[in-house]
Amino acid sequence: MALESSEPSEPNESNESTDPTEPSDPIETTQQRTDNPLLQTENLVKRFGQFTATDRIDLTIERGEFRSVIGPNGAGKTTLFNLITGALPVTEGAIYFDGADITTLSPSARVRRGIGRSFQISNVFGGLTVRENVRLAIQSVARDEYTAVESLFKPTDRYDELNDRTEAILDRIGLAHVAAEQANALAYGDKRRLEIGVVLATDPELVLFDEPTAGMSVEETRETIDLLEAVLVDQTLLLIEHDIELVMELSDRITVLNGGQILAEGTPAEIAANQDVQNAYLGGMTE
Ligand SMILES: Nc1ncnc2c1ncn2[C@@H]1O[C@H](COP(=O)(O)OP(=O)(O)OP(=O)(O)O)[C@@H](O)[C@H]1O
Repeated sequence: MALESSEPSEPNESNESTDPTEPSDPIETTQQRTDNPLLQTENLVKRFGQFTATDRIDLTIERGEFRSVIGPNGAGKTTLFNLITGALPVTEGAIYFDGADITTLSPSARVRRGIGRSFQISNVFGGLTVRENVRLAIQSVARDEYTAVESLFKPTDRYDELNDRTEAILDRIGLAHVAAEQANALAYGDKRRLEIGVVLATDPELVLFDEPTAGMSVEETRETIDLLEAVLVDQTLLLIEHDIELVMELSDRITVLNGGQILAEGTPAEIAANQDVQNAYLGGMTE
């Protein structure tokens, strides 16, 4: 992904509020949406100089949905993800998550609100144990759940709770038996499990996966997707995936991007039958 290496301009951290009832957060109090989708983008535009990478994207993701985003190379898929996670600042438009305008929140504030992004193996600390990786990810978001006074007077309770949550995630991803092993000593499939565990540890409501199966064999791809489906049952999933067969099989709905715009949106059957999609994408385009 070319974009991952580009240096994101950090959006304004000052919009962050650690207390959702805090009245000084104008976004929470003044721009609630009336409908109830989990994620909504409105007229989302990203320009790099004169070039428009995403062009007036209106995307609505319902709770519990499995949505895939497809499109030819350069269609704007990764850019769209980077806007949603806050890795890139938007040029125009707005992003709403769980009813609140998050357009200018920092990436870490978005993680704390419940937007998780798949971490590639480089984001798993190879020198730490499996357990330490999961625990670290939990701690990265858990600090907001405790006031300073609580952590001062109840260190043991907090410690126990973090440990319980760590063990629960290790169970859920099936790595309890290798919890004390170093992450870089894990077998390939177990590394993938740990990556998913690290995402899960941030307790996301929405998880974005940007080509989680890139470079995998057919068998590894299948195993990874089965695992995602088995572990992330309570989450809403947004997936960029080039394997069309897989996308057709898994998705509730599919969004097709082309040239930075939404070309089509619908169920797998609707997308498969869409002539525009066939012409622009499923036809001659190669990935
Ligand atoms: N930092 C940047 N500066 C300038 N142009 C960029 C930058 N990042 C992306 N682009 C351009 O924006 C367009 C969309 O790129 P993006 O990576 O979002 O596409 P994509 O659909 O994810 O493609 P792929 O399938 O190849 O990953 C491309 O033409 C790309 O060259």
